Amino acid sequence: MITARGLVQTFHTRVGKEKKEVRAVDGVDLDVAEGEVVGFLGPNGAGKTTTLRMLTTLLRPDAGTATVAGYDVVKESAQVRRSIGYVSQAGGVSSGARAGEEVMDHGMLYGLSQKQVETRGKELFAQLQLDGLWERMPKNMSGGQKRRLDIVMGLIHDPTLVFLDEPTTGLDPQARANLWEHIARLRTERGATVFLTTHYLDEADALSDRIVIIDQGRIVASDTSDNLKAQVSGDLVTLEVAADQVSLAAEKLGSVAQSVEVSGTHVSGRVARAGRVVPSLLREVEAAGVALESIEVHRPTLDDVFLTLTGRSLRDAESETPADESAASTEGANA
Ligand SMILES: Nc1ncnc2c1ncn2[C@@H]1O[C@H](COP(=O)(O)OP(=O)(O)OP(=O)(O)O)[C@@H](O)[C@H]1O
Repeated sequence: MITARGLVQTFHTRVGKEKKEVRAVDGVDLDVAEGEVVGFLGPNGAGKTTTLRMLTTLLRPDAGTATVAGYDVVKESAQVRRSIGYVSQAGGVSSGARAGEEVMDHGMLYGLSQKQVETRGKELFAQLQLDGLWERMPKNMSGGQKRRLDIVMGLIHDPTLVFLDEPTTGLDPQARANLWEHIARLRTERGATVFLTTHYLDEADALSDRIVIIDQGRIVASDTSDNLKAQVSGDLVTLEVAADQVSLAAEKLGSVAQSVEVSGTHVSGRVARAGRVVPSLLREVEAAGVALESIEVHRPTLDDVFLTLTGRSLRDAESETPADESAASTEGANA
């Protein structure tokens, strides 16, 4: 459904008198199969939106090629646009019209008849729990309702490939969970392929068949969440024992874990797959006469994965975004 090779996008900006070049996307390759839900994860400024804008034909790549739904994003941009749904980060609903009118206009832009748009629009309103809001002005809707209305707009022409740019940013936890259900249903009920950007680790984890991680314009990993976690971090096993048994427990854990840390009466270490290692570890510990107070196993998070791959945690990477970037003016971007 999506194939990209060597995508590059460079922005020329100016901060005061100084000219600056930002290579926002630096040689990105992507392959997304039909029916896949792919989470495109990375810190602020990593290049997620810029990649998405190239794939949705809103930005012409400086280098590289991409086909989306079988069409070339540069040479066949009109066909690409007709084949995809795109829900941008900012949301698309901005005029003073009523929600239903916005949907009607949007659907008719795709060449659907008034009747078709109305039928489909009302069906989507029901599916996305917007019943009764057809006549409501978007500015009088809650954040979650507005975001779901954005999704109605993105789906009005029944695309089989949907791009969602940070669909839940700014929503409260309940509205996020609610939207997650709707996104998951896009695939199960409509068979859609979904490509979504996010910098929420739990969101990528909950929704995606596969996670592609981008950092500083480059893809640093692409795999299922479980495989990523298993490859780079391992599960954290923590044993709590009596003070005089700490070194014995550390020795036993050290025989199966990569490195062992001791903190008071807690001994911790990472193992590749805890489910396979812990039963025999427990037998060993017991045979050595160590009385366990407690044992805890933590699956690694995607943040652990990011840390292992880049040497920084996602949170640190987010706070590295230069503060003066918002003051930068754009030159020569080919949007
Ligand atoms: N129009 C533009 N002009 C200049 N620089 C830009 C422009 N758009 C993006 N950038 C820069 O390109 C880099 C990548 O930005 P992009 O918006 O693609 O990141 P992102 O991963 O989507 O971030 P976020 O999670 O904050 O949306 C950043 O350094 C950003 O400041």
